[in-house]
Amino acid sequence: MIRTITPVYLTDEIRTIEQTVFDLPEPPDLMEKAGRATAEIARKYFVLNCDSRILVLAGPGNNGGDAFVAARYLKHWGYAVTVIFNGDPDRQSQDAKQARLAWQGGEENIYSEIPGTANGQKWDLIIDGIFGIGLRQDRPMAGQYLSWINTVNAMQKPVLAIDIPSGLGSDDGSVYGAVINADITITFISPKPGILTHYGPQYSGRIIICDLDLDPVAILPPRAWMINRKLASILLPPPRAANSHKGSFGSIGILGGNNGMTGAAILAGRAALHAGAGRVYLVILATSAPDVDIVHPELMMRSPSELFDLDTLDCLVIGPGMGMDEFTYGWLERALDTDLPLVLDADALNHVAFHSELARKLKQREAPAILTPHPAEAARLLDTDTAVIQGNRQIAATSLSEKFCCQILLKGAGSICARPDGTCFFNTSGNPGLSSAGTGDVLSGIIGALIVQGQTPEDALLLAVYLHGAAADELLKRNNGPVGMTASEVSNAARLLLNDWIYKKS
Ligand SMILES: NC(=O)C1=CN([C@@H]2O[C@H](COP(=O)(O)OP(=O)(O)OC[C@H]3O[C@@H](n4cnc5c(N)ncnc54)[C@H](O)[C@@H]3O)[C@@H](O)[C@H]2O)[C@@H](O)CC1
Ligand SMILES: [K+]
Repeated sequence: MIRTITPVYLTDEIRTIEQTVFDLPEPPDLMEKAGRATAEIARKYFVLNCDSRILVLAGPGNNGGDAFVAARYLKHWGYAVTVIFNGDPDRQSQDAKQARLAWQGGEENIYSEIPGTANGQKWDLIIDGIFGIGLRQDRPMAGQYLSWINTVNAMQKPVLAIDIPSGLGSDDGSVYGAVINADITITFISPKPGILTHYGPQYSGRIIICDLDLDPVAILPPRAWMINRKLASILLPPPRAANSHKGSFGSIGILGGNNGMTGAAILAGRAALHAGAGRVYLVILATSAPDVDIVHPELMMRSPSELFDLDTLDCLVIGPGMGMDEFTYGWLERALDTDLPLVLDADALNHVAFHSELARKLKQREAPAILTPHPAEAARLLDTDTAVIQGNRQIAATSLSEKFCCQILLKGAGSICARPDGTCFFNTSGNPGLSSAGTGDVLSGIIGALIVQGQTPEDALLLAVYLHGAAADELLKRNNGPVGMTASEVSNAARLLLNDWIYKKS
């Protein structure tokens, strides 16, 4: 399965792949391929005609070399191309120098500064080849390059970024001084973690992957992959058999909803129904818990001890709105003592963060558990602060997974699923409409519902994360967000989408 999906490589891994290719007896000209592919994307995806003016920003390294090649093709195809380069020609790599000279061979000018708007320049497209994966993070961006980035962003013109928007950390998605705001990023060999998580989704725009005719997986086995529609399709449960019954689709228990937070448990329960669980047992811990959910009377209300006495459960979701008192500590301890697959969310995570004996139990249990922290919860679990988590989300997710021997879902833009073997998956669906209370509860219900229907916890997690984000994307398309998108709507949209996908309606 893993071979058919899109790998994600860190900068060092990309360098290893490139070096392997360079060491071949007849290495392909990767820069020529990268530059040409960039020019083709410019022609295909941006509205250009023979009068179009294209501004190409070439940095001092090989990202700039790609930009020179792209400029050459675009000029050759008849567009008005202006190239800006102010690097030291003597310090360019052989390839980049060659690309610059090939452009100059046409006697074209190279400017050292972006011509001001005062002279009437109007750009139809800007190509960003300032920095790629070679951006140095120990050297604060300053001077001309910082000024170029700020100038381009202020122009608000269509932007195509080469490999990664300049200023974005390719491994961590952090902003180093300033970042080019791209409409499209053409990324080579594989997408970089930095364009998929943290600030990446905000600055990269649409991501187009160009493999430069390489098969990177054959060169270096990946340790990270993208979660996209292709992967989600592979993970879908099969169409339901005609003679199925509720027992065919499993029983899930959900425990949470303490005083003032009953909604969290109800949302998780409703989402589990919408995602297809055969039976949903719900514990609402609040003292004035309702006997029934009037909107979804299908939810079977139980007390905590009744829930643990059930012998039919296939998975337990614990934590949404659970609260942090001694009783909930006890229920979590009991959950950890079961051999059920567990989904731990919200206050269950906080209990684990504050009580080392619970953390120990979690680490030692044999049955699988999935932890779904947002960055602040992840910071508590790793005894650090949120900035450290966000500063390198991939490292945070894999550290958590290693620490607790569990699968981790680190939520936030570009959610990351990490496994104890060090591998991880970057989700590519979702939008800021999900930034509202309750969406995490819905996600935990969906994960549990897919587990009880027979998915492995690993598959259930990947599919649930993608489905949850894709549901939000559907709502966005219909203008039900991002402003005011609600968790309940996400749950409903997830049901529609899941049926669409399984029964191949879209
Ligand atoms: N190596 C290869 O085989 C290929 C590389 N390609 C391109 O090459 C890129 C990587 O090239 P490089 O390794 O040359 O790296 P970059 O072109 O990303 O940047 C390196 C240059 O930028 C300067 N620099 C870095 N950080 C700076 C900072 N904070 N302030 C000021 N200057 C800074 C460095 O001194 C160096 O001159 C990729 O992203 C991709 O676009 C493609 O051509 C495909 C093939
Ligand atoms: K770039």
